[in-house]
Amino acid sequence: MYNLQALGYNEFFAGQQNNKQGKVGRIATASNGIYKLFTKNSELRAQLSGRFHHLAEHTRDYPCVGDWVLFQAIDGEDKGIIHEVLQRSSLLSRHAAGPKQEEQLMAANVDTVFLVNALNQDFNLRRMERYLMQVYESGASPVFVLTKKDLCQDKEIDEKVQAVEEIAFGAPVLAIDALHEEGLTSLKEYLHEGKTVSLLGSSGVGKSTLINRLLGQEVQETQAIRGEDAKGRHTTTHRELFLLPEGGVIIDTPGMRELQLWSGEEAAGETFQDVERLAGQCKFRDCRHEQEPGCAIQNAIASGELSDDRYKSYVKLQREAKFLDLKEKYGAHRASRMQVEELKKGTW
Ligand SMILES: Nc1nc2c(ncn2[C@@H]2O[C@H](COP(=O)(O)OP(=O)(O)OP(=O)(O)O)[C@@H](O)[C@H]2O)c(=O)[nH]1
Ligand SMILES: [Zn+2]
Repeated sequence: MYNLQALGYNEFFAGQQNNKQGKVGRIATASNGIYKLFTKNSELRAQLSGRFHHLAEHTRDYPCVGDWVLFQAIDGEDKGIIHEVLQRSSLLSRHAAGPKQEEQLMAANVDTVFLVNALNQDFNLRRMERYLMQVYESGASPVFVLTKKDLCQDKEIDEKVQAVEEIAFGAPVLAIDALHEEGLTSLKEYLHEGKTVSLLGSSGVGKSTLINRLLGQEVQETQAIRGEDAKGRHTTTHRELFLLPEGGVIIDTPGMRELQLWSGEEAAGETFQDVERLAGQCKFRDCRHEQEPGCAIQNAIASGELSDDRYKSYVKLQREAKFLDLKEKYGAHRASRMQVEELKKGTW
């Protein structure tokens, strides 16, 4: 059913399959331990083998969207058991804020990341720089895609393109109008058969619109269709991995869409290593930094070593991260309810 080469299977992955048992498939969606696999013959629902669970130690050992895996098909059913993740050519992940610094995987084996920003709104070069670094670290190549060109004057477009070029470290900067399909051919260069592109950008910049145009059909609901206040949309209507008509793959995970919030819009570029170091010195491991004895944070605030304001923004960022985590796991609706519950109990 799928041409594996069109899906991105190449010598790098084939070389790892040598003499190993199992068929190969690419992960199209991953949620709560259930994976949808695109394979040569079909689409399968798959789970991890017991041995896999046993051997996996870190988040990175588990598969995510875009991974190539080895699996065993269950005879007569559209199901499979995954027993190995092939080594990745790139990995986009993010670190959850907080003392544990847990890693969350967003997409694997991505060749190009489109960093999508709208020319007419919320144009933040510092944030673009942070995204750019994150993409470089992942092993994928960044391309800036500036949307909504039709809503700006030529002079403004030129100035903004130039400003982005100055921070882009040589990454291409392309201005487009997805609504009227202007400039889309400049993106086609990255959408070859066997190549994988992923999109990163804030809500409303036009990612769904762009995906629909590139695919030539309405696969992703845009804001214009679903209305501004639709809740929990990613859990039900959102798809994650698409095969383009020309070959080539687009990955659009909810996690990628929310990356910007994780890095902390307000706390732009700030890190809280000082606070985390202090938190590690509290007497109790589960210290909530309120009135516990031996709380290094409260002591530092009392002595003036740590400002109250700084601690408050750290807490704020933590809560934001926690909420996003819940939202991603359970959908916006349930996440809000859980938040309210915790607020009542005083554990939020
Ligand atoms: N004028 C103009 N409008 C655009 C363009 N691209 C997207 N839009 C509009 O911008 C709005 C938001 O676009 P979406 O594609 O839903 O944005 P998104 O990035 O997918 O948003 P989320 O799904 O919330 O992450 C819609 O009303 C689109 O029609 C463009 O190039 N020009
Ligand atoms: Zn403490």
